Amino acid sequence: MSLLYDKVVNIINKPPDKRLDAEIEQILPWFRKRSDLFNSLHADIVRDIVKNCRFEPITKNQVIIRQMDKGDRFYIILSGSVSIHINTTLTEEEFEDVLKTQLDEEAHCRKDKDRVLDRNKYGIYVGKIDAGKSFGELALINADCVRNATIISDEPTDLLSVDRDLYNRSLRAFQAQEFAERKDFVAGFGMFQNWIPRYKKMMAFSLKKKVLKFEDTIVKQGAPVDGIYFIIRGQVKIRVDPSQHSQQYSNLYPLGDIAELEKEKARQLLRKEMNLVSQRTSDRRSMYVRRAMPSTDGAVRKANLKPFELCLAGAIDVIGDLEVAMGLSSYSQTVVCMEESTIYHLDQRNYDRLIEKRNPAALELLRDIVHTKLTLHFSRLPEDSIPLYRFFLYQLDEKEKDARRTAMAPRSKTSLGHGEANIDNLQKGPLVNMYGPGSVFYLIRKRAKEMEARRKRRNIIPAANFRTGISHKASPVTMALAATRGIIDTATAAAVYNNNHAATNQAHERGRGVSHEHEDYPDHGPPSTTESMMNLYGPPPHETGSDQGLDEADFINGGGGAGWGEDYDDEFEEGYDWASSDLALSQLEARMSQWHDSLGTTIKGTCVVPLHRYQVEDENRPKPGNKVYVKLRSKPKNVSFFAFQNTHDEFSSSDEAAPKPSVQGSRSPISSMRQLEIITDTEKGNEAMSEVADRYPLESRSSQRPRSTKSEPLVHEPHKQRKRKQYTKEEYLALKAELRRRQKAWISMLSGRSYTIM
Ligand SMILES: Nc1ncnc2c1ncn2[C@@H]1O[C@@H]2COP(=O)(O)O[C@H]2[C@H]1O
Repeated sequence: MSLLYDKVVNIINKPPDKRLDAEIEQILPWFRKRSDLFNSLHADIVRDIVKNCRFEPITKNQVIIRQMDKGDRFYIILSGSVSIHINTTLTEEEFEDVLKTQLDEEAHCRKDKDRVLDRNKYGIYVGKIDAGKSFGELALINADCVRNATIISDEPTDLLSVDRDLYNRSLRAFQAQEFAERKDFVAGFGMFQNWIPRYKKMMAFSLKKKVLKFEDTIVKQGAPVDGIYFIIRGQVKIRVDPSQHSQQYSNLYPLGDIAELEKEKARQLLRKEMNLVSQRTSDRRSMYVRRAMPSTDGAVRKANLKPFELCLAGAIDVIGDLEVAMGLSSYSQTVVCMEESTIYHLDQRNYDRLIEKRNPAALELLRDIVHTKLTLHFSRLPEDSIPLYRFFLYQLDEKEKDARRTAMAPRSKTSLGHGEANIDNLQKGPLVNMYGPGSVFYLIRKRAKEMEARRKRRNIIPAANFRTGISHKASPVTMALAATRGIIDTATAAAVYNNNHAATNQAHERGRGVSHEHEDYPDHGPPSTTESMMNLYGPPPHETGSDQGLDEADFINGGGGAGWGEDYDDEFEEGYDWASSDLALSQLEARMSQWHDSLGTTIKGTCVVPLHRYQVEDENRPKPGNKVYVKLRSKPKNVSFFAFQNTHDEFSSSDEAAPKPSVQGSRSPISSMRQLEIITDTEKGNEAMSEVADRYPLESRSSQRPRSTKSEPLVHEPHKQRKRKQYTKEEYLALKAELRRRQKAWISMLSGRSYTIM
């Protein structure tokens, strides 16, 4: 021991009131130099401690603090060292028994000087506290006053002890704040985030704060690994000497050729997928040692493997993580402070105890941190600058890939445990995109639309149809489907169909494209998701094979080609007028022709005047008015009902006069005018007629003979026809009756109005 140390021991061995202020001033620098704690405290506090502390010389293997005891003293080691032992499973109930065995052991040791204390009875060894350091603060800071570890001297040790009063007035505030900072750090550091509170507390107990000065070394390359360091404040510089790595980690060298390793890994994967027998391990080993890193030979290697500054690190960075994560025995880099820095040190024992053993997930997190760091390093460094680190990066990459593959690999059915169900093939909920981006949301929206449409329909379906659920507005296809499925009888279907002048076949009408709304789902409810998808993408091919599928698909898709649906559906528009429809007029023409033919006495070259097809939007169309004036011929006797060879119209022979599907708007305006003049004259009729005449100043018209002011006869005698047919009275009466009948039929079509037949 040095003289100064002896002087220190002499002074503090005296009772406090005998210690002179001058003496204390003399030894104060020694305390400040000796202990980090004293160094960080205010001089007055150090003075107070030195004046009022107690000197305690301890023999080897002496229990200074016992776990679970109540404590009221704090210790600073002046010389010697102590060990920390913790029994992590010790409970209050067990304490009595454990205490008894410990006391027995200590008694035996006192009796038998050669006997070595069995430290296993005090829990596991978690670390050593050297001279200048302190212990025993936790019982004084925490309210329970319980000792959290057992402290046993490893050698004869001189302690400076501080009682509770002195501690409270000198050190408590300082140490309590430091402890609170440690707890805060543990609570806020991601690595400890999911730890249970007890382990967090243990971590806070175990971290040792260090304040380092500029150019102080935190770890030195080649030094044995002693846990990890968390940088709390300041900046450090990391230096690496890659050329040392091969000697430091001879067990890892030569490193594998990464390119070869990657190829082999790919081969193995392929083999595994093809169920081939894996390559023999010996082959892999030979490949592994075949060659060192591709660029680690010759001049290039020498040039690259020089010591260099890897990077700077700052607050919340971890030092030693690479070593613990990759299981290295010595530090692979040197870390030096660039400025005064504060760090927390988690020594190796506590690291093993709290992370490796109790929280291996944190180790995975550390590996992730290391992985990210190495990736960043090699994003700016040449790949062969630090072969060892590049090799570790490859290993971590592979590990991550394997983890991803395992996570993605479907669980085999055979590996299902009891009560487990194979859910791999199930629909994974609405967020799984079945048919492309947006389709799920489309489906949700569509379903809402369909529900709304159904609700509206329910409101408009007349009560009588609730039984069948078929609307009067049902499309012909729907009605036909309903009839074929026996939901309604065919007659009802036909009746609904025939009476449905305003039938809406929106699906068809909108279509030729995609139908977005169904009118009715009389027998199978609203479309399912699949049906809805069919709407989007058309029916699946197998379904179109069946009649029903075809019909429905046609309906849904608006009908692909010509057919029943197309012929009729076009006519069933909103506001459709059956009486003036092309079909009705064609039928009328047919019946007129039939009647004409049935006369048998038709003059050669005569034909039935084709009826005009009014366009819905035709402004000249006579609107149903209050009165209909029907002008009869003044000399009906001479009327030849069936006309002439109409040189001006498109029909030139009786053969051509046969009814055929007419094309709207293709009729001669002249013939239209004729029909108009003879049959109806509404209030606006005359005006309309003149408009029609104005609208059709056609050559065909001008080529006709000039229009007389008199009404045109319904049936004209051909010019060439010299001999007129003379009707008998009976024939005339028959014609008159027929005309009346037609007038009545026309009137009945304009039902709901009052008409005066002239
Ligand atoms: N990991 C640790 N857990 C608990 N106490 C520790 C640990 N490391 C060192 N010690 C010290 O051991 C002392 C035991 O008594 P205290 O609980 O009063 O204070 C404790 C700390 O000062």
